[in-house]
Amino acid sequence: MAGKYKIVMVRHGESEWNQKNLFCGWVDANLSEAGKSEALAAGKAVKEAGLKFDVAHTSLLTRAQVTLNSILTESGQTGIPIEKTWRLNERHYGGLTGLNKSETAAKYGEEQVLIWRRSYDVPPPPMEPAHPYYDAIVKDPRYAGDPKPEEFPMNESLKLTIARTLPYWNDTIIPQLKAGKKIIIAAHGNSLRGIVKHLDNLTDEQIMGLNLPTGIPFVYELDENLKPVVSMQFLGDEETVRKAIESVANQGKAK
Ligand SMILES: O=C(O)[C@@H](COP(=O)(O)O)OP(=O)(O)O
Repeated sequence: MAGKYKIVMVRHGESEWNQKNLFCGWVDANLSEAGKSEALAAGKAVKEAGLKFDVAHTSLLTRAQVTLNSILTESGQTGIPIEKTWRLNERHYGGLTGLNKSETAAKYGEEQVLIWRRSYDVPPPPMEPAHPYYDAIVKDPRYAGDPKPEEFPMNESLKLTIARTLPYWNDTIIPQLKAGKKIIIAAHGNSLRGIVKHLDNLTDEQIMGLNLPTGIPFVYELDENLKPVVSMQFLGDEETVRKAIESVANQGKAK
């Protein structure tokens, strides 16, 4: 059964920090060369699938914006409005930001790293003012005024990420969908996991097992009550998607 509403989402292509296996969060990493290729391939897949958009949504981070631009360019739809918000930013990785995921697993154990990466409501330790990336993030002019000082995160669990992403989904994206707009969202592993948890009504345990691959768009079709009739249909062959998901899951292994 085809849904009344269709929406496409994509995690950005591999970033230079994904490549180095570093916790990234709100650090503004660029795409790696492989990530740029993934973004181009994502655009080709969108074109081949004949997907057209009226509006695009993305985060304030370069890796998501560059991925979106590649997709729109490759699929010949650069003219559409692009709305950018910190609410689609990656989850803030707090004090873990900049640490290597494998080295952190070797030091604290794979189980602890799995809790930090994938538990629903255990946040990583906060980013303290002495942290090497504190100033770069807190004083970044793109955040001047929004988020407000009292909502500016220093660390976020998935639960906290959802708490600031969902208002954007409900107040901005849903009204556009209901108005008949065709939408693409280019964002991040965890901001998108939050939206997926909400849409598919996944339990806190179920969402722990979900890893999103970089640069492979996926489609949702929703009925008139915004319940999915098609969930997370990737524009890619099953084996490629499976391997890409597995490689994200393995980033937290001690090696
Ligand atoms: O912040 C990061 O390191 C990754 C996600 O990391 P994991 O939660 O998968 O460790 O974010 P993204 O590359 O999607 O922007």
